[in-house]
Amino acid sequence: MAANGTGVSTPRSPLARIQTQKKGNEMCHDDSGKPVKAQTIDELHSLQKKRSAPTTPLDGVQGAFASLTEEERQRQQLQSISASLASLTGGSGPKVVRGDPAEKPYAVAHVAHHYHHVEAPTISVSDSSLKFTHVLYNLSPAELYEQAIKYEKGSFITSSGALATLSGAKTGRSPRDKRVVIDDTTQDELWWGKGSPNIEMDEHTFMVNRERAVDYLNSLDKVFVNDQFLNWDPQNRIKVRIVSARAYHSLFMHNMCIRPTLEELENFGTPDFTIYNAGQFPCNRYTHYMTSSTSIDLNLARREMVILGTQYAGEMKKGLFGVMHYLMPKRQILSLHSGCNMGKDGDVALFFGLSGTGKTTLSTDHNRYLIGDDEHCWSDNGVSNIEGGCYAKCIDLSGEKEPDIWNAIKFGTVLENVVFDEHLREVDYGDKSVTENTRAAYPIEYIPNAKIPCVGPHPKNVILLACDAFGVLPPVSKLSLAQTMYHFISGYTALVAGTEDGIKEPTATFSACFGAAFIMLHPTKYAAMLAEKMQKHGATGWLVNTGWSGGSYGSGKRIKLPYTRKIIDAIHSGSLLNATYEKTEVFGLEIPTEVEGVPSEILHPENTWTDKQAYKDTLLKLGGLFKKNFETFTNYKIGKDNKLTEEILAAGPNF
Ligand SMILES: Nc1ncnc2c1ncn2[C@@H]1O[C@H](COP(=O)(O)OP(=O)(O)OP(=O)(O)O)[C@@H](O)[C@H]1O
Ligand SMILES: O=C([O-])CC(=O)C(=O)O
Ligand SMILES: [Ca+2]
Ligand SMILES: [Mn+2]
Repeated sequence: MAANGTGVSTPRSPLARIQTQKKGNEMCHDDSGKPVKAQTIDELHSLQKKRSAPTTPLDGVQGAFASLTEEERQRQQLQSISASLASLTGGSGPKVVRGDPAEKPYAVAHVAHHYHHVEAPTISVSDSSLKFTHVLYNLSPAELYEQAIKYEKGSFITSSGALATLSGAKTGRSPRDKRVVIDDTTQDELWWGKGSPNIEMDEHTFMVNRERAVDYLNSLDKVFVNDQFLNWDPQNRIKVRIVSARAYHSLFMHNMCIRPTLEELENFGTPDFTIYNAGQFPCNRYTHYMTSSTSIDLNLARREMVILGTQYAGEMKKGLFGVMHYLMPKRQILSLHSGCNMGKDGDVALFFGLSGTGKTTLSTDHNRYLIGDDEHCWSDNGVSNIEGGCYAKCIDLSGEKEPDIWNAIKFGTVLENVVFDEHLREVDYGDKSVTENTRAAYPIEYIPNAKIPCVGPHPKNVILLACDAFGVLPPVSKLSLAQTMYHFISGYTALVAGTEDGIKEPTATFSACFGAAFIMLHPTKYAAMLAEKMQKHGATGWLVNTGWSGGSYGSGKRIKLPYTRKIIDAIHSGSLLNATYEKTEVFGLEIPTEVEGVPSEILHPENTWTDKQAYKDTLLKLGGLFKKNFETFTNYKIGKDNKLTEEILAAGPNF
């Protein structure tokens, strides 16, 4: 027994009697507030939520929906979604209704707007035409958290507020399962054949898979629809719609694409491109061209992508990137697999590199404005980010080494495939039990010095990142234009484990334009554009090895991140341009003799190897791999300039 709220205490209690009534109040009340205005519990609950309103008045808004009533606008929006979900054999789309099927439709007027619906004008010939599909349209992060936690196994709130999810059996992309529709146009325009990421499929097979995905999505109680933008350059903005079955997918894309304002959403109209993500459902292996139960299918003519048999969200991100690699060069705009940041004085740097080489890590720099971490466009107006978010690797992440990324992992952030303490929900970033490719997807404004809008002037420095598992490339070298092009086309790195399905150990990889998996045209088309732009705007090329030093993978060690950061600082500040350089054997790279804050003895890789013969052998081995890889490009001309083509061919290893 103890003193409690009722004021009853034992005679021996040393505690003071607790006062429950206000002094001067004669009446016996258990609370002093006014009673709620509701007559029933349902009514009470209905008071909790009020309608969100656009932040600026809609008067004067120009666009497709400008003069419509709210009712009519909602109806048109649902009709557009129904059309997206239509089977293309039957004509009209499914009956769609807005809102969560589990939520009771309150009779109260100000929440009733959730339940507008569109009925497809069909004669019911099947069970599916009798049912409604609920649409969860552009939900907010808070709503998506609730959906994920209520309905998706493996969804948890971590101690920092991020949403931990599992991507299922696939924890990386599946490039071998990507298919692109070949038709009269794409046959000539796209890069096909050896080395190309574009594996063909015909239009009919695409429609078979599309029908499979749409039927799957329509069979569900509810689907998520995201209407968003790509590209911060307003003149070249692309409208995308993502239809998916998981709150995880919807929140991931909410974070990764550009988020429309409520006003922009009102005027969204018809999307330029649509993704049907039916990733929980496999493709049919009896279908022509299918070699596994996973298929990621792109149809450029229809402006559609279908995903079957993988729930890895990166497929949507990189699928859209592929689309941009097709659409932008048509407009003379170069699309780039690069990070991008800007100094206080407006100096812009691009960071090229394959997965895991440091684009996100090094473009996120506390002393510079972040324009974007992974996908950019370079047009006549300068650079623009394609995305609205970042996708950082989290393996071994620490708050000390990468504070900005660490602090971005908070409410709203999707954390993929991480392991956490079951009680405290604290993430163990060192744990690779699920995968080594653990990831955090967060809106770019979660980085404190993000540059919003994410655009900037023409780049001054073009930094090529290679994570060299052989440990023979110097930590930094200055490149001529021809060398920059040679290394850009080669796209060398040691692929870091996990991002592509099935890779468990670092291996030497060549990937044209530092992103062969995403390009649609022949690599020389992008290379010619890059050369032209670098020349025109006087950008300097650099090769930075963020990989091994003192020996190959297994005997040497990865170069310390603080050293790489110092090197990058010296590139940004311009001080490295004025350093003294010496030329290396075999690769003919110009390496500085000194970089502030970096021990000089590591600048030449030979110094860090104890076994000098092993160094020489490894250097020649890597040089040989470069030569062999470049053979496929020797018959191509880069741009209109024959001289540049010859210079590029001569800029490779020489021995
Ligand atoms: N010297 C170094 N320089 C850069 N990154 C390093 C270095 N040493 C270790 N790392 C680690 O390497 C990883 C680089 O991954 P990052 O996310 O930056 O890759 P990315 O190029 O953005 O790849 P993706 O295109 O897959 O997103 C990080 O986990 C980072 O902590
Ligand atoms: O696509 C992914 O899953 C991650 C990524 O950015 C890349 O691989 O370049
Ligand atoms: Ca990245
Ligand atoms: Mn990437």
